[in-house]
Amino acid sequence: MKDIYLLSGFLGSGKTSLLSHLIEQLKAEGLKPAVIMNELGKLPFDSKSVDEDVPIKEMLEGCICCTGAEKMEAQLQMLLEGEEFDVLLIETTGAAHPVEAMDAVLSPYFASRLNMKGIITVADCKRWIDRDKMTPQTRMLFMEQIKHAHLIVANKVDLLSDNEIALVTLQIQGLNNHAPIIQTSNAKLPLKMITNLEATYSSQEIQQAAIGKQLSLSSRLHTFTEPVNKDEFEKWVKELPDTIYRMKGYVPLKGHKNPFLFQYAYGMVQWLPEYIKMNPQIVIIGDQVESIAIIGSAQND
Ligand SMILES: Nc1nc2c(ncn2[C@@H]2O[C@H](COP(=O)(O)OP(=O)(O)OP(=O)(O)O)[C@@H](O)[C@H]2O)c(=O)[nH]1
Repeated sequence: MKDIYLLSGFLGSGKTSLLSHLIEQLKAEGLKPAVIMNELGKLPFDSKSVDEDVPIKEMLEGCICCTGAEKMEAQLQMLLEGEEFDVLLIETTGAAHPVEAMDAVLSPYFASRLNMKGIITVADCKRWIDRDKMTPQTRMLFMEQIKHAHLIVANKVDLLSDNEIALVTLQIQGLNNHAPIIQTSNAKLPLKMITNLEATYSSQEIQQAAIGKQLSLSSRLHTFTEPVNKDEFEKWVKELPDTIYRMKGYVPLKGHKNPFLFQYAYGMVQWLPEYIKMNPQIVIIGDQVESIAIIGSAQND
């Protein structure tokens, strides 16, 4: 399993600075990082800040969350087949919504090979103070990136007074009380702050997670042991809480030879027949995915 971290945060908040700093520390630990960079526009500008010996893939056209799920799958495939690495750092564009970005990365094809460790959001503290100057839409995105983070890097504290730092930290914590907040200048985050993040559940961890931890956004891989009835499955989907944002994968349906490709987003279900027998697995993305009971499972999973 390779660990993946998603670096999120608004335009200019310090994501590339964080990326360089993490790469430096990973290498010092003897680990091999790889990078996927998603830039809006076509110039691979930031990739110059990554050392030449680090495998890097760039997604230059479009935001991963809008157009890029397939491109992301292709890049992940190329990295997994063609490069040796231990840890993958994915820098998203400042315009990416964290749920959508996580969705693009979590393909059922790679679910058993990649371990999503978490979303690290770089919050520009200076911009936070001036957030009333943003348009409502932009401000909403800025907030969402903080709300869904597993770790918040409160960056650019060198531009703030002590009182301002205390106030911003308190306000950010009010928006997301699950995630630790680390105050930084130039996104100098110690590596040890990210290594124990967890945002993926395998079936063995479900019971333990339900008792021990309360995470926000996370993913879960479920393997079906037997076919399910389509109507009953759709009824189960309809009754899921609103905090289940996305599901995708292959569902074995009673009366059909091969599992169907299943997609769920924004309350809509889509089915497509498959002509080859894919693994009967789905990826579920949402808040507290560990606590939902899955149809057709003996126990919780
Ligand atoms: N004063 C100050 N400047 C910072 C800090 N962190 C980053 N910067 C500067 O802010 C600018 C943007 O930093 P990047 O690391 O490129 O930010 P980014 O989030 O990758 O930017 P985009 O890729 O455009 O979204 C650069 O000029 C950095 O030198 C900080 O803590 N304090």
